[in-house]
Amino acid sequence: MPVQTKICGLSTPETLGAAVAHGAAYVGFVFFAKSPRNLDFDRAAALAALIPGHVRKVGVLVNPDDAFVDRAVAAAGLDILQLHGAEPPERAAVLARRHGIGIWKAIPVKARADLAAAARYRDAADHILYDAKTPDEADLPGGMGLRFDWHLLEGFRHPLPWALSGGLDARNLAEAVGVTGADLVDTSSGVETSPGVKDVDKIAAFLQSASQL
Ligand SMILES: O=C(O)c1ccccc1NCC(=O)[C@H](O)[C@H](O)COP(=O)(O)O
Repeated sequence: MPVQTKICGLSTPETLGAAVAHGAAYVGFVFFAKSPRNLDFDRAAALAALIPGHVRKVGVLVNPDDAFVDRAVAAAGLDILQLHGAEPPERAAVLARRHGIGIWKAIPVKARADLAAAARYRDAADHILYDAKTPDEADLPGGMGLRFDWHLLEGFRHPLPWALSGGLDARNLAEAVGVTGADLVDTSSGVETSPGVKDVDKIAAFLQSASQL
């Protein structure tokens, strides 16, 4: 089965177009004010209108309240909510019921013990997104180009379908997939020239690399 891809933190028609043209299965919009990739709802709506139906729209949110989720879902026609904060399983389940869309829960990973949190979401999420834990003092819980030790996933019994994230780029993707066995991968910084500035050539190279796995 080919490796599926999500390009996260897209914010321009050109880079969104590159992700779609080169085969991304998922595109991610970040709704988090501290992020250099943050979108307002109007911009998200304009970008979402450019996305063909076979590409899934993922909204990345951090501890959002109901009103914020309502606005993000309505603006961008989201297919999936990626919960990237400290949302407990009960909150994820409420959002799944309220919106009737997919839920991906990000699990921050630095040590093997961190993986245990994934099982708590068995009845509340569709996918787990393993991402590198960012430093306590960081402004962002993701999107920092950090990777975790992929060998931590070796032999781990995943409670749900899952995606690998954190510091992936066109050069390290084959090794990351080889070590972890991931069939869904996510990147943001690895296809940028600076935080928040996506690059069409890097997007193309990442997706080309994934297509050869
Ligand atoms: O990308 C952000 O700015 C961001 C902000 C707040 C929460 C999550 C965020 N990104 C989530 C993603 O899905 C990223 O693709 C993932 O963390 C990997 O990022 P990177 O290591 O930069 O490839």
